Amino acid sequence: MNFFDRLHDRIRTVDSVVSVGLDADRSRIPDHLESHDLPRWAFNRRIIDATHEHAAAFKPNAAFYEDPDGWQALEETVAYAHGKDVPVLLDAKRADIGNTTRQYARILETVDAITVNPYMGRDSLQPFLANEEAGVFILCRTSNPGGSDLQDLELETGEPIYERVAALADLWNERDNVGLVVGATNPDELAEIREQVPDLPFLVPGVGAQGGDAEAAIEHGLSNGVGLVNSSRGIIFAGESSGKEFARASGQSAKRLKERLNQYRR
Ligand SMILES: O=c1ccn([C@@H]2O[C@H](COP(=O)(O)O)[C@@H](O)[C@H]2O)c(=O)[nH]1
Repeated sequence: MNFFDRLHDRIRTVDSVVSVGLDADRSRIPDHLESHDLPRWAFNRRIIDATHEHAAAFKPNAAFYEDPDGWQALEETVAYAHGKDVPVLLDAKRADIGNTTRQYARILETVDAITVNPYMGRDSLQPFLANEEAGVFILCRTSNPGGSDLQDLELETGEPIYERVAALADLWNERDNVGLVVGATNPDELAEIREQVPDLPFLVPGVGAQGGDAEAAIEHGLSNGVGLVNSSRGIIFAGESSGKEFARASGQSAKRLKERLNQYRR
């Protein structure tokens, strides 16, 4: 089954488009988990237990796992999320020459979807795009302040680069497995891009800690009800100062975000 069909089913099951970002920052994990062999896995397991009933997907960011213990923690995390029937989207922003991307694309044997960078062009993404089962979210208009440095530059046609990326992504979507990453901190661009590519689901990061626009994320992020609105720190570190209560706080935060977003979905 195609990733977006599976995501559609998951969204219906939990009545939620919340993506819970598992950015397990070692420096912020509660002290009492540090004695575990794999503190990030111990942390994620508790977060997953507390949030899965509100999660359409879990989105670990690879940056928080790129060391030997980290990869092990990530593997355990993915298997545990799958055990709860929640798809996992690895935010890795990958792409390279084809020979290298073929190696990157092996990760799709483990996770359900990935974020990729369009900067090197279609061939750099082909091994991901060729995978019919997996979701491929292409960075289009990112949520960070510097996203405008390149993505807003106008081509000679007058269109900004992010619009060209959206148009190319639409072309590359031959297997109905492509989505776009568009930040909630850019509501005007979200609206424009949605108008341009009505059929592509978006991953919308930037609500929560980055202060993005949750209403715009729902209004423009979903295509036929399918899409993801991500919050990472705002959920997993919601109870940072409350020691063993951290997981319960994360569950409450995920539920609050789900309910807030659902007001706009109705
Ligand atoms: O444009 C983008 C693309 C990716 N991200 C990632 O999403 C999460 C956001 O974390 P918060 O704690 O909710 O701010 C993080 O993994 C980013 O690397 C993004 O923010 N913007």
